[in-house]
Amino acid sequence: MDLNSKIYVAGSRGLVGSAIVRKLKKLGYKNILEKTSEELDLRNQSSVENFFDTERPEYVFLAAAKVGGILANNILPAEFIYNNLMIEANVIHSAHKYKASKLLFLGSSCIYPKYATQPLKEEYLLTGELESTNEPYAIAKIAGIKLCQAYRRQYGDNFISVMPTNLYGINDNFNLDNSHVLPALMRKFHEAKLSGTPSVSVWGSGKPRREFLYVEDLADACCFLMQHYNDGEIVNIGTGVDITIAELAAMIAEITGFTGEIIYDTTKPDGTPIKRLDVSKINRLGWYARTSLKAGVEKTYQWFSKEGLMLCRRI
Ligand SMILES: NC(=O)C1=CN([C@@H]2O[C@H](COP(=O)(O)OP(=O)(O)OC[C@H]3O[C@@H](n4cnc5c(N)ncnc54)[C@H](OP(=O)(O)O)[C@@H]3O)[C@@H](O)[C@H]2O)C=CC1
Ligand SMILES: C[C@H]1O[C@H](OP(=O)(O)OP(=O)(O)OC[C@H]2O[C@@H](n3cnc4c(=O)[nH]c(N)nc43)[C@H](O)[C@@H]2O)[C@@H](O)[C@@H](O)C1=O
Repeated sequence: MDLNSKIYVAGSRGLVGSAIVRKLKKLGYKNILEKTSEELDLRNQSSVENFFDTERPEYVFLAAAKVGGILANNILPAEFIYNNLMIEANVIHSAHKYKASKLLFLGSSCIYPKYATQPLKEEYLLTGELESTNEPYAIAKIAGIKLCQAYRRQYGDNFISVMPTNLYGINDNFNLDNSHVLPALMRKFHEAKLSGTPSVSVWGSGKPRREFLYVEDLADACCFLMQHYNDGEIVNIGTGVDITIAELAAMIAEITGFTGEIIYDTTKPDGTPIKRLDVSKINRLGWYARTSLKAGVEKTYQWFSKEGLMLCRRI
């Protein structure tokens, strides 16, 4: 990519896409294409083809997807598999047809088997059964990886796939019906503190372990890999450090200033018992996460408690 390359960031209003745009602008890239889902529905093949035909982007970050937390995945399986398969197939095929130089596809750590050995190495893909709460989404993400690999093998397209761990940061989804755990707990503790509510409900047992990466670090990794990685094999992006949901809840309660009781709602699913990425491959390539979980949560809370509550579309 040079500073005048035409770069399309699909999903640029979302958590990941908006962080990639911020990072690209900071690095000096000047020609960035952005479209909301209202302007361009990526599930629609002819709209996507017309867009690529007209704009001819040279580089594509595919960060548009139907995304949600454990409950949304569990109750909307058809939307999660259909929307993601359509978006991936349309964007990847158009990037091929209209000769994009390179495409980066965002997968997810949920593509790995539910009971895989930890930490999760890239080669564990398709070696076991998936977690049931998000299997349709994971299958769509695996299809995205395979699309990139197939277009590389048959046509020589430089399409790469990255597998981030659980993410958080500015522009996250704070809607309690479909958000991930970290923004959900931030909002619950913040509102309970303001209203003086004595207790907050945390879903599941509090025992599952998750790894969290600050989205600014993820955007940095995506730009790094777009510049330096040209192989079809997937690459994990994370910190390599995990904590329990109970530990995360305690940390967020402290940062938000909530001093009440934390109650575990075991009628809600735990999901995968443990998900921690092996990040030795990306580390060997020369990239490391920089932001500690505490620092990232503090920065996110600073944003959420001031601008976020007013600016955030997904509350
Ligand atoms: N958040 C996380 O913890 C993780 C995310 N990822 C991956 O990162 C990528 C981005 O996720 P994230 O930023 O969190 O998700 P968000 O929900 O924050 O953003 C997704 C974006 O996709 C766009 N989008 C959704 N449907 C369509 C559509 N039909 N047509 C056009 N655009 C559409 C939305 O556009 P608009 O706003 O205009 O409606 C939205 O901006 C996804 O591929 C996800 O799988 C991977 C691991 C963890
Ligand atoms: C990124 C990843 O995200 C999803 O998987 P997940 O890691 O299970 O996501 P989650 O953040 O929603 O939950 C993590 C843990 O936290 C617990 N938990 C507690 N309290 C709340 C709570 O209030 N909200 C939520 N959502 N979870 C809560 C919850 O019960 C679970 O044990 C995938 O579907 C898939 O989309 C994917 O790829």
